[in-house]
Amino acid sequence: MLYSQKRPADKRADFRAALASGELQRFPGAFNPLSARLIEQKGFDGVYISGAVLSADLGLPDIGLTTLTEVATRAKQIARMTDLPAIVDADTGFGEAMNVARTVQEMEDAGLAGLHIEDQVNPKRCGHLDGKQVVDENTALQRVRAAVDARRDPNFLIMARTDIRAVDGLAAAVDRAKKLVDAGADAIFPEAMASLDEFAAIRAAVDVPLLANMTEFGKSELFTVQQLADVGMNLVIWPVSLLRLAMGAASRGLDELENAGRLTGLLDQMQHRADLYDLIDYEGYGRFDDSVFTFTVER
Ligand SMILES: C[C@](O)(C(=O)O)[C@H](CC(=O)O)C(=O)O
Ligand SMILES: [Mg+2]
Repeated sequence: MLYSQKRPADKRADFRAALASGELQRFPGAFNPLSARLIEQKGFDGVYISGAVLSADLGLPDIGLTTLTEVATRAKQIARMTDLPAIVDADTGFGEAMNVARTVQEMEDAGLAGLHIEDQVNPKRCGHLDGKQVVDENTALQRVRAAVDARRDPNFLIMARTDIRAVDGLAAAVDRAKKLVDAGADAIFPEAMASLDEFAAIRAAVDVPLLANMTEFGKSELFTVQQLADVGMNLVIWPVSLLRLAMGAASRGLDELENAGRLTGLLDQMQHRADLYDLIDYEGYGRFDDSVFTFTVER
């Protein structure tokens, strides 16, 4: 009922232990607080909060137009809805190194378990688009150092994402991953890897947790959880998948409404009211009412 009863510090500690377990952690992307609750109900390991989803939700392209305030506010609404750890896409950190430091503290205060900061130039673009540019090594490392220095909870995960593979190739990605770990990154997100072998190459180069991005319609083949576990990945995200599925269903619903004038033909594809009420724990609110508002007054 209401929000997660689990303290952010405990979510972070449990998340660190899960990463250390060697079991691949599965983090589907939530597109709103309710879908975070569904991800938890379905038994996944955590919630990913996607920058592309938050920008699309505002009807904006994923080119760095969202503000720290918008992202931190929405990330808090999503993270507090689940006992699972939630990690957020912090793009390039919303400015220079000092801005990265503020971003980390805002996301910690929002109850996140961690974030990733990428080495693209500003304005960034979706990691699966062509024409990306990355910042020089010093700037990339400065962002990570600022993030690590700024956090208050040592369990708050600072993940460094590098987009350099698309710009300078795999060898550059291996080299930058090593440098980012040396700068203090707790984990690495090698963006837009082209094959399992490329994931394996990063795996062989660094000894921190690695994230695999299984986003649709991009540059990465969509490997299975088992394939990614077999090459030593520690975390896998499907960042935009639930939004894509929801919008696809909404589009089909509007077509049905246009063509049939009602939606009775799609009822079996809808989330039933009972399932929605279960997900939101209406019963819990009912118990609360009984305990607080249903009382007798002695005369
Ligand atoms: C992971 C990502 O950064 C995101 O914002 O979710 C995107 C996902 C996408 O655009 O499909 C990315 O890979 O750049
Ligand atoms: Mg993103």
